[in-house]
Amino acid sequence: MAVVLRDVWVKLGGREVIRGATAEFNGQNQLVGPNGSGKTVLLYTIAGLVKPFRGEVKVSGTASIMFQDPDLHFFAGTVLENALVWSGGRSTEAEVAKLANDIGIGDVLHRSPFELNWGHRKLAAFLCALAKKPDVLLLDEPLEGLSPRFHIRVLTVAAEHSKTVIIATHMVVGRWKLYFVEDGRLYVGEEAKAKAVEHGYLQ
Ligand SMILES: Nc1ncnc2c1ncn2[C@@H]1O[C@H](COP(=O)(O)OP(=O)(O)OP(=O)(O)O)[C@@H](O)[C@H]1O
Repeated sequence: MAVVLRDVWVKLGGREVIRGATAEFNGQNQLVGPNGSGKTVLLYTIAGLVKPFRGEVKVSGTASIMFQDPDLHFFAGTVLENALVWSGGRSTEAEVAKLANDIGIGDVLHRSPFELNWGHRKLAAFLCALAKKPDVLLLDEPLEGLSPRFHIRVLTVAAEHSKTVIIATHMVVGRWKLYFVEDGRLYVGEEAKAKAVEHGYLQ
């Protein structure tokens, strides 16, 4: 398994915001759940940005995260230069250019990300996360504000480039393994599906 969580508890601002998360992730996965339930904190925990006060997090290989707010990825310079920084030396210019074409933003590679519209900034942030060539790709609401044809492209490129992908989303993706987060608790399998129905994510 690429990611293993065993009884993970996280406290932020004096509150327990992840409460006993236990799960294993491989392949394509989605974390679904209401606003403030803990999806982002769970991704941060897997990325190693947040440390649990109890439990164990195991990640095999390199992990990379795309933040929900794309602007957190950008420094001065062009989209290409930003992606190369985030790649940490793991991608060449030609490889980043190829990835940008696959994503559909090859034409903005030499522009400042700050000049771009929301959708292009979101895709540029996705490029930054992919450029690291991670074994485990963590995407926080990658589809938010994108037009439908980009949904399929983002999901396809993510699955093609990383063996394990975990997205946090309010849009349920068919065929991706569903996990449900509610009030800091992580549900898997049939329990997750039942919770998704209860909360109106699935029929
Ligand atoms: N830095 C922080 N300090 C204190 N509390 C935090 C911090 N970050 C998140 N929280 C709290 O942790 C809980 C989970 O937040 P999180 O952002 O993970 O939710 P989410 O499921 O991603 O929500 P959304 O769907 O709205 O993005 C919330 O109660 C939030 O207020």
